[in-house]
Formats: sequence, C-alpha cells, structure tokens
Amino acid sequence: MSELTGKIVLGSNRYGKAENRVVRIQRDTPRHEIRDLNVSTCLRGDFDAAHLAGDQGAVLPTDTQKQTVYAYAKSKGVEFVETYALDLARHFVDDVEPVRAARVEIDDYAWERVSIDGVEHDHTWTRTGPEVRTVAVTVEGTGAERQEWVIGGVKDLVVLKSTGSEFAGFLTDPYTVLEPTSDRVMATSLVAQWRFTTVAVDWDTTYSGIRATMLERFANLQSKALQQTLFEMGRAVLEKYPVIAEIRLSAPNKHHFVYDLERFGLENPNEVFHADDRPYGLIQATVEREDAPDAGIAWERFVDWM
Ligand SMILES: O=c1[nH]c(=O)c2[nH]c(=O)[nH]c2[nH]1
Repeated sequence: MSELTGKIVLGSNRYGKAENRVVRIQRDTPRHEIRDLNVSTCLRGDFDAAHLAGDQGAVLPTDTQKQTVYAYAKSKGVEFVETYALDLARHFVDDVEPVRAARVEIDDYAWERVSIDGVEHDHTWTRTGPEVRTVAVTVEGTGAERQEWVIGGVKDLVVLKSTGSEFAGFLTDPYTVLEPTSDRVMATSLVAQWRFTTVAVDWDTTYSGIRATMLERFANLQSKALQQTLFEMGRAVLEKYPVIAEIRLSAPNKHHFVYDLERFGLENPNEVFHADDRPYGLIQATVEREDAPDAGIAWERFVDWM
C-alpha cells in the first residue's frame, strides 16, 4: 500500500439551506390558489476562509437564505416556479458580493381541488402524486460572464403498461435463467430532467407538453426493452421541443412476475402478477443534441450531491 503525503487542501465546496417547505396561498379572490414547494438554495464562491480559519466574514448565513426564500414567495410570487428560482438565484449572485454562483432546486408538489357534487371547492384540495415536478436553476457570474441554466423535470412518475412490451434475444451465459418474453408488463417510476437552452420559455405549457410526450411514447411504442423506451421518450421530447438541449432519464424496471397458479389447476395468461419491489433493473440514459450548448455547472447538484 502506498502512503500519500501531499499537502491537504480544500476542494470544491458549496453551502445553503436545504428543503425550505414553502406553502404560498393566493387569496385575492374567494377562489384561492395553492403552491406547495420544497426549496433548496446553495451558494458558491470564495468561502475558503470559513473552512480554513472559521472566519464567517464572507458567509451569508443559511438562515438568511431561508428568510429570502420566504420573503420572495411574497414579494416576487411563485406563479412560475422557474421564474421564482431564477429571481432567487440572480439575487444571490448580483446582490451578495462573495457569491459567484447560486443554485436553487425546487420540488413542486401538486394539489387538486376537491369537487363536491361536481363543483370545485374554492379553498380545499387533495395532494396528487406521487409524481413531483422539479426545477433546478443555476446562475453563475455577472456581466458578460453571466450564465443561466434551467433544468426542468419530473420524478416519481409511476407508469405501467399491461402489454406492448417484449424482452428477448438477450446475451446469455451459464448464469442466465431468464426466459425471453414477447408480452410482459412494463412499469417504472420515472425520473426525467431536461436542460433548457433559454430562460424565455412558457414554463407550464412546456412542462405539461413534455410530460404528455413522454407518456405517449411509453404507451404507444411496441417496446423491445426499457432502454429503447427511454431513448424513444427522450428523442420524442427533443424532436418536439427545440428549447431542450438534453434530457436525462432514470427508470427502475418495476418487475411484474406472472404468478404460478398451475399449482391450483388455474391458467394464468398474463392476468395475475407478483409486483416485486426489489431488486429492480435500473436503466439510465441521456438523450442529447450533438450541437447542445455547454452545460457548465448546470448538472452539479446540491441536495443529492452524493
Ligand atoms: O427492459 C429490460 N432491459 C434489461 O436490460 C433487462 N434485463 C432483464 O433481466 N430484464 C430487462 N428488461
């Protein structure tokens, strides 16, 4: 074993307030609106002194970041989460001297109005899900050096198709026991994140359109593997949305095994399954344009950094 004797130095670092739970009610009329967010902010810059000498002179407290998140929910509003995130990130970079780059990550929890006798209630909702819309905004530099990246996304989008999925012709070795199939259940809990090339976007319409495009491909593609399904979902999004440079998809293969009912003298032609929760295949792919602009630090995550 070789022993390392090099000088010990501070590596890359960032800090912020993770998971501020912000609920914003719009109550200008009797029909209220709700926005329910989980907002994380993080700052980068020259914070060496804080780490090396315990000197807080350049450190804007994480508590101040939290207060700003709540203040901006009122002063700027949260009608569009992407715009709210951009406002916050720009503020930290432009108004707080030591800050070179800021990142704001938001989970946007959806609520649906309760309907009573077919009439939507003004101020009562139920949480929908488990799917969650996500946003990650990064702002770096000032003046001519300024760069802004927006990554939209969805996570925990649980989707299942009961036919139209195959898996056959795979490589085999002495450990292979899997039987090929021409008709199986395909199910996943999709995580997708897409990088915009601009901040001039109709955020909500684009989000709904991308979600619908992915689901259309998942549903209508006669799938030979989850890998093919992911690529085709990504490709469809890029074909339809020129404002997207790349999309990253992560999909657990939620296996549904045909249950053995022969023991009870019953046929089971793909009707009764055991939904296995683990282990699961985990399939991940990026679909990108060859001419995509540089992603810079757009993908450098905060809350799930490691
Ligand atoms: O869509 C699939 N891709 C795989 O790589 C794989 N491997 C496996 O066992 N089943 C599946 N299904």
